[in-house]
Amino acid sequence: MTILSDQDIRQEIGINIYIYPYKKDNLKGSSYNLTASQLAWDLSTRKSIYDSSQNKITIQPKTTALIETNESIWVSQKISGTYYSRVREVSKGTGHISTTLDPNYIGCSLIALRNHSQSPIEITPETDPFVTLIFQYLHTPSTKEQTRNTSGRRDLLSTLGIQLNKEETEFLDREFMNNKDALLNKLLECDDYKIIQKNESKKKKRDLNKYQIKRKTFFLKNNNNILF
Ligand SMILES: Nc1ccn([C@H]2C[C@H](O)[C@@H](COP(=O)(O)OP(=O)(O)OP(=O)(O)O)O2)c(=O)n1
Repeated sequence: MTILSDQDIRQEIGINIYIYPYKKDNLKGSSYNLTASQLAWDLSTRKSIYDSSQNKITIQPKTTALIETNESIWVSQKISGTYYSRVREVSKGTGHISTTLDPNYIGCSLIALRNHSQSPIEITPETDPFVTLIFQYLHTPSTKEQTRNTSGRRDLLSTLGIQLNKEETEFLDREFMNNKDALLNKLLECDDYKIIQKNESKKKKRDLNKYQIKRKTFFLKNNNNILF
């Protein structure tokens, strides 16, 4: 098992990893930061803790929130992941996160966050990174072709008795949350992904030039050896 660096993640994006929305600022040295969506509930009341008038999620002291990530992710059979806390968040008093992303999972992720502090903790959806995801290469590809888990773990939400409103249902029903090809199409729309593609094709051209120069030098040397 090897952890993917930022270079590895950039190389795998669009091949073995799809992320939408993809933003280069969320890519760290060896992880990718995830932001919250507007879908967030208090675990004990089962009620939404997102305030649309302020565009904020508020986790009250000594409560646990369930928050859907804004990012939808797919990984192939060659990759798995681990969700971790960010020091910025735990330093405010949130509990640690340590859960797993299975090969072949697709969709947003459901993150449970406990506020151990005495003060409310606020998160701005789509802006504040609140969890980080590490990707690992698997030594051999996983044999589990499809995970039976639903995007955003809707299965768990209904078990917990969380009723989704119209907007929440629409958010989770978007095609790219459940369909790998649709997710790739969305990734292709991301400006920061277009930059990766441009840089990759420049790199390929540079590598090809280097190879052709090496080849030419080799033939010239060999021809000279034959002549003299
Ligand atoms: N914080 C997390 C962690 C994982 N997942 C997604 C991605 C994982 O591939 C999938 C399954 O994760 P677990 O195996 O931890 O889930 P369960 O506890 O439900 O176990 P199982 O899948 O064995 O039923 O759920 C998620 O949405 N939010």
